[in-house]
Amino acid sequence: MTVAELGQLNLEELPPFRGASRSLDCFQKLEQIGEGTFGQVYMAKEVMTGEVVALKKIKTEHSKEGFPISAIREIKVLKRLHHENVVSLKEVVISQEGINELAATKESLDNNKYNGGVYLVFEYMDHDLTGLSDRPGLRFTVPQIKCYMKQLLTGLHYCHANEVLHRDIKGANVLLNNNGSLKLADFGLSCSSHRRTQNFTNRVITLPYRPPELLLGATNYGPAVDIWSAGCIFAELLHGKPIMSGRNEPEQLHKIFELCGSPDEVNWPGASEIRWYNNFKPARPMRRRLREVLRHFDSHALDLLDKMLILDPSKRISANDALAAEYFQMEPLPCDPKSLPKYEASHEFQTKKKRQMQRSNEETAKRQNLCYPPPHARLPPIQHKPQLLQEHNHSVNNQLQQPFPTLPSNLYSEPLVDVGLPNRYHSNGNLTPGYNQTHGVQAQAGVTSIGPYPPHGRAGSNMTNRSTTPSYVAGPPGFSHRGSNPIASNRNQQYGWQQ
Ligand SMILES: Nc1ncnc2c1ncn2[C@@H]1O[C@H](COP(=O)(O)OP(=O)(O)OP(=O)(O)O)[C@@H](O)[C@H]1O
Repeated sequence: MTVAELGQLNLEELPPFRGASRSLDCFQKLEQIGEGTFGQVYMAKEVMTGEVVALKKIKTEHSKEGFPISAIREIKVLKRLHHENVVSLKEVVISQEGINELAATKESLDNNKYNGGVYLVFEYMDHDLTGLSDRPGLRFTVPQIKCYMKQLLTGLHYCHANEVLHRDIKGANVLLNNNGSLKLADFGLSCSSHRRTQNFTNRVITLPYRPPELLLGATNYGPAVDIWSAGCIFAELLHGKPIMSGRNEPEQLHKIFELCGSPDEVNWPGASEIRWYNNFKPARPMRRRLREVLRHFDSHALDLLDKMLILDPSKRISANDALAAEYFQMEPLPCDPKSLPKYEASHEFQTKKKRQMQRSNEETAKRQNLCYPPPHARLPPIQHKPQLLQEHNHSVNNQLQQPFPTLPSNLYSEPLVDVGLPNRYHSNGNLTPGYNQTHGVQAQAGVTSIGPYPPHGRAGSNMTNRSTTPSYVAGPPGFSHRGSNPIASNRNQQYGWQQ
């Protein structure tokens, strides 16, 4: 089998160019449901059958590399993977202009200058995990979390058994449907775990889900990278917010060290030989505090999480072993996917848009209040000018002293332990009955200071975060404090981490 080089369109390998490829006209776009680095995603209907599908448009217009390698990867990998927990790629279609272009000039294709619209047609999934989790008032029960985690790990085990590393596991790439099925999606960064020469890029996986070995510069890694990301999702499901979300690589590593301890030759033999180990070595060793910080989790959940978030990738639990963990055998058992509730469609793109609109409405309202303070209803303004002025000043001061407008409590840009738990969790901080009821005390207080994280409010979280960044020696070459990851930073912007 010939493998496409970077930027080369390997036509033999691609279904769309096999001549029999159908036109985009076979589908009717209904609405946009996703916007990623590599293209827009639409909900669409197949005209003939009425079947609802997801269409992912591959961005080629501004791509320097011609037909994007990520799309080639995704098509190649998904042609090979067929599993109930991996999204199914049904076909690839081309816009009519694309078909004309292909018919007109074979030469332009060989030069990899194909510019027509290419769409990947996927089975439609009602939600992604980030979008669904963001629904106000939504609470996942323990059996639901177990059911989702079981499917996530089953999908990962299948990929790993087929020598595929996903390399971008995060909530937005975990799709769910109203039949309770969970499927892994977005294989644009995936790679084969059994390449003869392992010299992978370490600039993969969205920052809050990126494991320490990649942040320390490892280029030889394996399935354990996906397990770390899955562990972060697990903790997020249990806690309601990402547990470690730094805005840049040094901050992310610091958050990992705070929770999981700093690496040394005892807890991670060979760590000191990783490329940037010395650049990120904290001034003082930090001890592992995961079990202490997350002590409000159920003990079996904590046991499993502890094994998924181990610093040393060679000691990290495999997907298969995780599936055999006591957590999944103990009552309450994972629920039957079919019994999961059905929700109105929720994708991260839409919830993010709603949130942006809410924020801009609130800002407009705030600006209007500042410009036009409401005059005292009972006093004619002209007679009470001094008093009005006083009122105005008072009003402005009040406005400035007000906390920022209330936003959905589970915003991804916010660190885990700054504020109370999001509203989809019970107010005592425990997820559901069956979870340890005695450890919700800190969460009850609303503002928490669990573990190493200082207590601070929403509005000042960024500043406070900065002050907690440790005194690292200089970062590694190519690491900047903002947006240093050419692949991931682009993706991270969707969360507002690296803007
Ligand atoms: N099969 C599908 N059914 C429903 N929604 C989907 C489907 N595939 C993708 N989406 C939605 O579109 C979003 C973006 O899709 P995807 O991650 O595949 O695109 P991308 O360009 O690779 O994005 P990113 O830059 O985040 O990696 C997903 O988070 C999801 O909400």
